[in-house]
Amino acid sequence: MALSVEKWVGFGSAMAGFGLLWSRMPEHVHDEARYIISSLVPMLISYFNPYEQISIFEYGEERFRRNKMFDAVSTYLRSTCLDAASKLKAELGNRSRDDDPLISLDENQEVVDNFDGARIWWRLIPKSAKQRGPTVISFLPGDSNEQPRCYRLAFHKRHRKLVLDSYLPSVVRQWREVLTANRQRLLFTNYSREGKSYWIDVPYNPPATFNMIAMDHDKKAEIIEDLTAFREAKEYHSKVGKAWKRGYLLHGPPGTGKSTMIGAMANLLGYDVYDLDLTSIKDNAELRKLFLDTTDRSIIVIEDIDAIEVELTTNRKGGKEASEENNNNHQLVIELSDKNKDCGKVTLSGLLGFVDGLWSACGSERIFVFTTNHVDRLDPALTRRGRMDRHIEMSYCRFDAFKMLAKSYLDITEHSLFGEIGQLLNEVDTTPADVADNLMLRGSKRNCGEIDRLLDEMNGGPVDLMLRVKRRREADDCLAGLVENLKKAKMKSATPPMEDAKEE
Ligand SMILES: Nc1ncnc2c1ncn2[C@@H]1O[C@H](COP(=O)(O)OP(=O)(O)OP(=O)(O)O)[C@@H](O)[C@H]1O
Ligand SMILES: [Mg+2]
Repeated sequence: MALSVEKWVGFGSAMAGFGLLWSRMPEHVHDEARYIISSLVPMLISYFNPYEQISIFEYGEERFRRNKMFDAVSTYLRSTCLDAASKLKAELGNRSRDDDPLISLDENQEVVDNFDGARIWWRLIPKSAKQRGPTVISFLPGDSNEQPRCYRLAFHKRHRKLVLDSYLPSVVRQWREVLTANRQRLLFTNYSREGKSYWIDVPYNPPATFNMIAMDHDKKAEIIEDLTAFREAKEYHSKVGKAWKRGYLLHGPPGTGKSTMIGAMANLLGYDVYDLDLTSIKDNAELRKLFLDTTDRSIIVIEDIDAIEVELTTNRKGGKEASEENNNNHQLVIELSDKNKDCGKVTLSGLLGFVDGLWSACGSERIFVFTTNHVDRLDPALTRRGRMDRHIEMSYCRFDAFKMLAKSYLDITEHSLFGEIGQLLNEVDTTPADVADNLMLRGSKRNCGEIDRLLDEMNGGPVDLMLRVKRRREADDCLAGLVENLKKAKMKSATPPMEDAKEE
């Protein structure tokens, strides 16, 4: 049967050539005859050729955007039609969670699928293959000779409606199901090659969860509620006519858990993370391309946006004057590297276009997170209310946050030193990162509670008891060390700067 499809496709081409010949008939052929013959040719083609084809290209024109339908077909064929294929391909991609290679159809290998009594022939046509055949419906047409790879499916024309209305939607549906079932979260970062920007991804399993984040309890509960409400709010957004996206500005001193919070957000929502490095992007057009290449259900992160602003102030075109002028019209120009000095620029307005401008409506279920150590240094255009839906301050470690860290790191909820530590934390500004560093058990990666549990499983005994006491002592040491460091920090903050300089 496969042969007969090919035969018909060949026949179609011959007829098409025939039609072309007729269209260039000598002038003396009567116009009327010319008209009749030219309109007869397509009818003859469709009369003789009972098959139709659909091409599904890997990329659209100029490879601007990957065609998700192509991915859907790859996944679908992998799960349903590989058994009948004799030419397969094996890859070990960085998306594979384990050592299993990813098996897929090799190029030009034909497979047959059955759907509701219809037979459908699939073939992966390699790059640069020219389109041929009588009736081609292309999802992403491109007439250049350098065509990207494409899947081509052929079917009897009486099944056209079935294929378009039921079969292809079911391919997409199955693809989504497989994606959900085998979902490996990914961390993307952008890089630039020959002036073009691309995303590269690695598997992403951030260890942090909201349970581990030390911060004000109510504030944390509010953030969790906000995120979960956002995830469920598809209908609400379409009802009020708003793009389904949300912006968070995380600000606070270094080491207060901003990056950790992004990991916890990704864990909570199950989204991929796109870590956008603005400094390697040539201009707004590249930024737009990268943005369009992000997937739905993702968190787009720009870390340390204040550092980029420092670059803005030092490198901005035209020095201070230009910078002031630029500040006024929100066209801050980021000169990204010497190489791009003359032509490359990403503007703040370009960036904001994706956050809440025209382009923000492309794609849905996206969260933007900007982090900064100096919220006061940011351009007001970026921080104004409404642009970033929530401003979250990650602050120094106080007693509540400390208790969460003590629970995570040492698995203890009370200790004789807690009172003193609480007092000191009120007087000294210290970051959760510093406190966490003090609470790390040096001898073992395991916390006391976990060790206790392991020892319990071993049924106790004098050696176990000794070990248990040893671990407890380590916890005591951690807390005593923390008290000492906090006292030192307190003394340092109390010392006048002059004295400080003398000491140094
Ligand atoms: N609020 C917190 N809760 C729990 N752990 C924290 C918290 N803040 C910091 N840490 C610990 O300190 C480490 C550094 O934190 P993180 O990288 O998230 O800080 P940051 O605010 O992003 O800092 P920077 O501004 O320098 O990027 C983390 O690995 C985490 O273990
Ligand atoms: Mg960080």
